[in-house]
Amino acid sequence: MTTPLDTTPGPTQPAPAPLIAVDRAVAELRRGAVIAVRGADRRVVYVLAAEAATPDSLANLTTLAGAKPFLVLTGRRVGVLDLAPAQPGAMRLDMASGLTAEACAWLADPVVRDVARPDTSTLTLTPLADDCAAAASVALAKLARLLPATVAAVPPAGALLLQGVLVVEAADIAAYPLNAARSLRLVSQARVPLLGAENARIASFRPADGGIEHLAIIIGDPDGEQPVLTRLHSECFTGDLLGSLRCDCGDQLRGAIAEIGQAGAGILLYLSQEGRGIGLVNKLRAYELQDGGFDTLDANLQLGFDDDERIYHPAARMLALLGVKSVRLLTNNPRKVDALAAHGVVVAERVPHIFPSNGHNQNYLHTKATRSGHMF
Ligand SMILES: Nc1nc2c(ncn2[C@@H]2O[C@H](COP(=O)(O)OP(=O)(O)OP(=O)(O)O)[C@@H](O)[C@H]2O)c(=O)[nH]1
Ligand SMILES: [Zn+2]
Repeated sequence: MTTPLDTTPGPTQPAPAPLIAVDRAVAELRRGAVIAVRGADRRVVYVLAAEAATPDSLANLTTLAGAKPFLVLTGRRVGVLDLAPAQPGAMRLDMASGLTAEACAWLADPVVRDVARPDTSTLTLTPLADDCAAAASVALAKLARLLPATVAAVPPAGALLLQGVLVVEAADIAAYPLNAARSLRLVSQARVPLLGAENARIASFRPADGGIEHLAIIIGDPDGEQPVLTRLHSECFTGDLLGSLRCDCGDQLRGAIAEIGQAGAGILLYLSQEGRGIGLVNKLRAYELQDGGFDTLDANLQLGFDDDERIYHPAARMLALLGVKSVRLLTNNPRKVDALAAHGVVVAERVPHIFPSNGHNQNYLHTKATRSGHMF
C-alpha cells in the first residue's frame, strides 16, 4: 500500500508579532530608514543600513540618537580588510575623526569605486556579543539581502524612545529564520507538465508573515512511506532562468527534473535562497569580485558573508508537511545531507548529481570540490 503525499493547503494562521516586527524592520532598512534595535540588555541602538549611508542620513542618525555613529561589520569583513584577525560575529568600528559616508562605503563594500581609502589610524575595533542590538542589526541586514553592514548610534542612557521609529528586538531577529520556516504552510498547488516530467505538480509554501515563498515540484506520485528521490535546489536566477554558464545550477535543475521524471516519482524543492543565501544583488557583487581573481567562497568572505549562508529548516518543514520522512537525496553537497538529518529527515541514500563542466565553470566546480567538500 502506498501513502500519497499530502498537498492540501494548510489553514491560514495569524502572523506572530515577532515575525511581523522583523519583516517590517527589513523593509525599513531596505528603504534606507533609521530603525531601533533592542538588545538582550534592553539597550537600544538606532541603525541604518551601511548601503544607505550618505552625509544626510548620517547627520540625521546623529541627531535622532544624540550620539556619534559607528560602523558595524562582520568579523569576516574586518578580517579581509586586515583590520583584525577574521572572527565569527560582528564588530563595532569607531572612528575618532568621525565616520563619513565615504568611509562607510569603502569599509563595507569591496566593489565600491571612486572612493579614497579612509584614514584607518583612528579606528577603534570592539567585538560585539551576538545578542547585543548592534550585532543583531547586521543579522537584520543579511535578512534584508543587503551588504552585512550597518551604521549604528547608541542614545544616552535614559533617553526616551523616539516616536515613529520602528523598534525590533534582537532576539526576534535571531529567531526569525527558524520561526519563519516553522510557520510555512502549503498555500496552493497545480498540475504543471514539465519537459521530461509531464506528470508534475507545483506546490507553493508561504511563511506566516507573507515572506517569500518556497516551491515543491512533485513528480509522479511519491510514496511517503518509502525514501523519496529528492533534490534540494537553491534558487539561481542566472543559471536556472538565463542559462548562465558561470555555475552548474541550470544543468542541475533540468537534470534533476529529468532524472526524477525517469525514475517515475520524486520531489524537487526549489528554495528561495539565491546566491547561497546572500541574494541576487550580492551574488552579482560576488561575481564582480570573482572577475577580479577571488574564488566563489572568498568572494563571499570579501563581502563579509560566510561562505554559505543557507539554512535547510524550510526544506525539512516542507518535507514534513508533504508527509515525507525519508529521502534519497540528489546532491554532491555533504552539508545538505547533514542539515536534513539534523532537522529530522532521514537521508537513506545520497545520490550523486554531477554534470560535466561547460568551459566557463571549471574554476567554480574545482572550488566546490577542493574547498567546500562537494563530492565530485
Ligand atoms: N554567493 C554565490 N552563490 C553562488 C555562486 N554561484 C552559484 N551560486 C549559488 O549557489 C547555489 C547553488 O545551489 P545548489 O546547486 O542547490 O547547491 P550546491 O551547494 O551546489 O549543492 P549540490 O548542487 O546539491 O551538490 C545557488 O543558490 C546559486 O545561486 C557564486 O559564485 N556565489
Ligand atoms: Zn547558479
